[in-house]
Amino acid sequence: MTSGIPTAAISRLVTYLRILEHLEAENVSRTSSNDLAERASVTAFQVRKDLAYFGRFGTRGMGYTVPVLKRELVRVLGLNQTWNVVIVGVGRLGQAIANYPAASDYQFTYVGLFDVNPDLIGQEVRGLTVQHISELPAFARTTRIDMGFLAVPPDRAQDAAQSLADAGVRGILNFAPIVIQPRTHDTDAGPDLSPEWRGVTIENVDFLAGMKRLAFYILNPHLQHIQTEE
Ligand SMILES: NC(=O)c1ccc[n+]([C@@H]2O[C@H](COP(=O)([O-])OP(=O)(O)OC[C@H]3O[C@@H](n4cnc5c(N)ncnc54)[C@H](O)[C@@H]3O)[C@@H](O)[C@H]2O)c1
Repeated sequence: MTSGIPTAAISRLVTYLRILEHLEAENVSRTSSNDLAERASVTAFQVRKDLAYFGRFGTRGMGYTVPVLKRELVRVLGLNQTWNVVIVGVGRLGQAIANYPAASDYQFTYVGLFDVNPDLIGQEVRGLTVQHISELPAFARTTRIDMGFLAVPPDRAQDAAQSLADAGVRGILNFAPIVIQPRTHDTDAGPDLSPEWRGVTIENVDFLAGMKRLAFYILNPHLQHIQTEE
């Protein structure tokens, strides 16, 4: 059902969900594609098209019931299930992420923290004991890990990402400013993804890249650009 859906549509679903959360907090019970479109700075056609990838959520001419559409988007995005997350690299950024409470709004649960610094191993951060990265394989044998957040120095990120793939994670949120290269192996038909990387999604988060893009757009105001997605 979800093949052929543009990545941007998924980003917009996250934006619509955030808008619905705000509407619900303001006790607004109904919305429409026009209203959602205005709040998300997209067209109503775009809203309807994005939602149509996943089903029929509204009533023609009546719009959407906020809690119902919110519940449906939560279901589509998989936010109604528990996601076990490990953080690899528990330095400044890794600790800030571990201490940031919003992840628990949905069922993202930090289950493990991994580092290599002997001063950090054994320390408690938000109720979890930092373990050495060499413990990750054994940890993964007893605890399901769905996602890994990568907050190690750039020159360590590729190896750490491989450790996460070997541990069976299905998604990596990469904060290090490098492009992670999933391991491949040669076959008669050419290079193929190694089995541990099949189906693994990588998302990059880089605020420095955002600052660089901002610098460009500030220098080129005629290209003014307003990002409307996450
Ligand atoms: N995406 C963003 O917006 C953003 C913002 C800030 C920093 N960063 C990046 O995030 C990363 C971390 O930055 P920081 O300031 O927290 O660095 P830091 O030096 O404070 O922390 C990095 C941690 O990684 C640990 N580490 C090193 N090798 C490891 C390995 N193989 N396995 C596990 N842990 C390992 C180190 O011991 C250290 O504790 C860097 O790559 C940095 O460039 C990204």
